[in-house]
Formats: sequence, C-alpha cells, structure tokens
Amino acid sequence: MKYAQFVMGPAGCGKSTYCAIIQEHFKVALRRTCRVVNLDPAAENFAYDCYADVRDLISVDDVMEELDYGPNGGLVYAMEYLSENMSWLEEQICDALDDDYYVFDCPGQIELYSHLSVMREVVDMLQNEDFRVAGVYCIDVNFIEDSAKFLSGALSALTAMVNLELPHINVLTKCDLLPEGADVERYVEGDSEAILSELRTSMHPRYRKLNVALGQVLEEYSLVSFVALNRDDEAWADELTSSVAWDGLLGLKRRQGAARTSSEQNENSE
Ligand SMILES: Nc1nc2c(ncn2[C@@H]2O[C@H](COP(=O)(O)OP(=O)(O)OP(=O)(O)O)[C@@H](O)[C@H]2O)c(=O)[nH]1
Ligand SMILES: [Mg+2]
Repeated sequence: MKYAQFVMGPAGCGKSTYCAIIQEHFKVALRRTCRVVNLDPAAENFAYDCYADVRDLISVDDVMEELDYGPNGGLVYAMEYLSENMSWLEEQICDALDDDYYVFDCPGQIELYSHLSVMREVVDMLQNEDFRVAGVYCIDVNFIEDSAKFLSGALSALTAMVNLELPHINVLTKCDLLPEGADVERYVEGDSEAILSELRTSMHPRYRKLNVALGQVLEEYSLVSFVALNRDDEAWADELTSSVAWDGLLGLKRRQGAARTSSEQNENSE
C-alpha cells in the first residue's frame, strides 16, 4: 500500500506551508521520505522540496499569455489539460513503492471540487495505482472566529469531502496568529450547538431553519472538528501524527528504528 494526502483549502489558507511542515516532520521525526507534488498550475513559490510540479506540464501563466485568458479561466483550462494528460501524472508516480508517502499540494478554487471532475479523476487514478488517499482540508483560523464564516468554511470542506469521497481531516491553520490566551480548543472541538446559538443571535431569524438544518448536516458528517496547526509549536506535528486517527487514516507510521519524536523524548526525560 502506498499513501497520499490530498491537501486542499481556500486560497492563501496555508496549504503549501502545511505540505512543507509535513515533509520536514517526515524527514526529522519519522525518518521517511515524503514526496510533495505540486498540483497547482498557478503556484508561485513554496518552501518544500518539490518532487513533481504540474507547471512542468502546464502553468496558468502560459495559458494566460498564449490564450489571453484571465487567471480563473486559465486555471480551469490548465486543470482540464491535466485531465486530458493524466498520463503525465501517472509517469511521475509510477515508481512509487510499497509504503511510499506522497502529499499533493492542490489548488484552492472551490469549483475544482464542486463541478469540475479533474480532482476526482486524479484521486481515482491514485486509487487505481494502489494508493490509500486521504483528504486534508485546511482552513485559516482567522476565518472561523465568527460563526457565519465557520459555517461557510465547513461547508466548503464538506463540498470537497462529498465530491472526492475520501476519508477526511480538517486542519485549522495559522493558530500561532491567535491572540495570546485565545481558546483554540473552542474551535477544535467545534461545538455545533454553540455555533448555532451564536448564529441565532447574529443572523436574521429568517435563516434560523436553514442554519439548524446545516448544523445537523455538519454534525452528521462530524465536520465540526478540526486539528489545530501551530507552526511555532515544535510538538505540534508529533502530537498530530502520533494520534491514532492520523496513523490509521494517513498511514503516518515511523520507519522501524527511526528517532523518537520530540514529545516522546520529553515524556521520557520527565
Ligand atoms: N503565521 C502563520 N502564517 C502562515 C501559516 N501558514 C501559512 N502562513 C502564511 O500564509 C500565507 C499563505 O500561505 P501558503 O502556504 O502559501 O498558502 P496556500 O494555501 O498554499 O496559498 P495558495 O497556494 O496561494 O492558495 C504565506 O504568507 C504564509 O507564510 C501558519 O501556520 N502561520
Ligand atoms: Mg500554495
């Protein structure tokens, strides 16, 4: 079995940063190689070692220049081009061996997960190649501090989840930017009752029934829970990757004989 994470989320939410953190954690703590593939034809720069880059096939800049498209049309064109040339991506991953780990840094535009089929085709191709694929949906913590934004963020995560039919984890990014003393747990636990009651007071009563219905949908899909990412907290990746859910879902086990994670070392030294 080979493993892949599909890292999604709105523009600028921290997807590429998450990929870089995970790659580093693989190297340092898990002693495994993590191959990060850039699937965003509009990407500009990222901090990870890029194993394969869709811009070698097609970039949005090229499309805009040659076909005179705007950035959104250019992205759709480039992704459709990838769909027609899926053999390019197959070639990039065809040497993957058992236990190899891949992370795909995906573009953020919601239409790729709502009504275009290319991301689903990539997932299907990986699954046919014996990859166990999990979805990681990143949401910027600054966008969920108010309940209405939380609801729309959670619904966009749900769109991706339903469309790709992948086991799914939500990551709350940029938690280091929360004001000191902020209660991260409140967001991580995502109490849908509390969110609904806040919406009851902040939104017009005409939305009440709709909000209650949406709250139930989120509850049923267990979508209100998040894992908090704090890039300044060194123990973060350890805690995250040693959790049972992450190991089971994402296959984040260590190579035998690999160094212990820093949280284990701290535990032993206490
Ligand atoms: N403080 C802080 N900043 C972050 C974090 N993650 C990302 N950023 C910053 O947010 C900006 C966007 O981060 P990226 O990782 O490029 O976000 P992205 O989702 O890949 O963006 P696009 O690919 O353009 O959609 C950059 O300036 C990052 O430095 C984080 O955990 N903490
Ligand atoms: Mg990016």
